[in-house]
Amino acid sequence: MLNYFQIASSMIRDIGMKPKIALILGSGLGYLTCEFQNSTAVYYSQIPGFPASTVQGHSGRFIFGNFHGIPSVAMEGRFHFYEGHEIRDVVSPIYLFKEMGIERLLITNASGGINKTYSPGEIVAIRDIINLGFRNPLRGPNEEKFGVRFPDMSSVVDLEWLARLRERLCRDGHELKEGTYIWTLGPSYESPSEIKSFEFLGADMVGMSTVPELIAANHCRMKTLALSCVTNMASGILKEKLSHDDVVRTANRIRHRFSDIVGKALEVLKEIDDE
Ligand SMILES: O=P(O)(O)O[C@H]1O[C@H](CO)[C@@H](O)[C@H]1O
Ligand SMILES: Nc1nc2[nH]cnc2c(=O)[nH]1
Repeated sequence: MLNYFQIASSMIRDIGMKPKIALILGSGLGYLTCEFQNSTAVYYSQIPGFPASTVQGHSGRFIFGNFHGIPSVAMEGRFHFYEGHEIRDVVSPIYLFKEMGIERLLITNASGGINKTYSPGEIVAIRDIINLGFRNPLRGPNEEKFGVRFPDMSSVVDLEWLARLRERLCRDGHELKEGTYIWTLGPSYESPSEIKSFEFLGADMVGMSTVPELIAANHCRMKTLALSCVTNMASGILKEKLSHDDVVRTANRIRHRFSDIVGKALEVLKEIDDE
């Protein structure tokens, strides 16, 4: 296993800042780092033993900087199981963030909408998850310093942060929907019959990431918010073919709205932390 403590300490020393929040930016959503001030990039390839990012729309680096006045670190590119990584490596950034002393995590992703009240381009908050990948990143010896062997999973996101963001958006006349995200291993998209069965299981969105990250973040008690950009309706709903190019294009199209919601998520966080 990587020595997260050693890597985290040397990154913080070299960069000269201690982030308070970490962001994981999903497919096509990496543009948020353009808003970072005084930023420094660290490529995953510069970190010995760290996995490499291979997906289009995921550039494979950490960006450190000030974001809405908060010292932050963002991942431009996450690790997916379908890339061939071990499940423990998929969540290695979470434990690295924890060792940097970070307690807040904002996860973002692109997903397919199963819930027919959603529409492409909409941003939905993840309220719960279904681990259909049946891989658990906590498999193997438990690192007691991070968390317990059998973590409770009754709420994988921070309900206070979510409620405050919902209230904030509501004040501005916007509704923030909440839904259940189901994880498939990918990399193929789903068949229409699979989507019908996921709907029956209670899923609102489908994607190939996020669930392992939420399990690991919950394990080490990070307070997490997860925002999903519904880039397309899931297979079979609109009778159109799915492509990753379209996913990235839609994520780019909603840039302003996404940036606005993330900005408000950080504003309410500052209010919560100041109280
Ligand atoms: O979840 P993110 O990384 O945003 O990416 C989503 O988009 C890709 C498929 O288009 C898959 O990797 C899926 O998980
Ligand atoms: N599995 C899956 N991942 C996605 N990422 C973006 N859209 C989709 C989708 O429809 N299915």
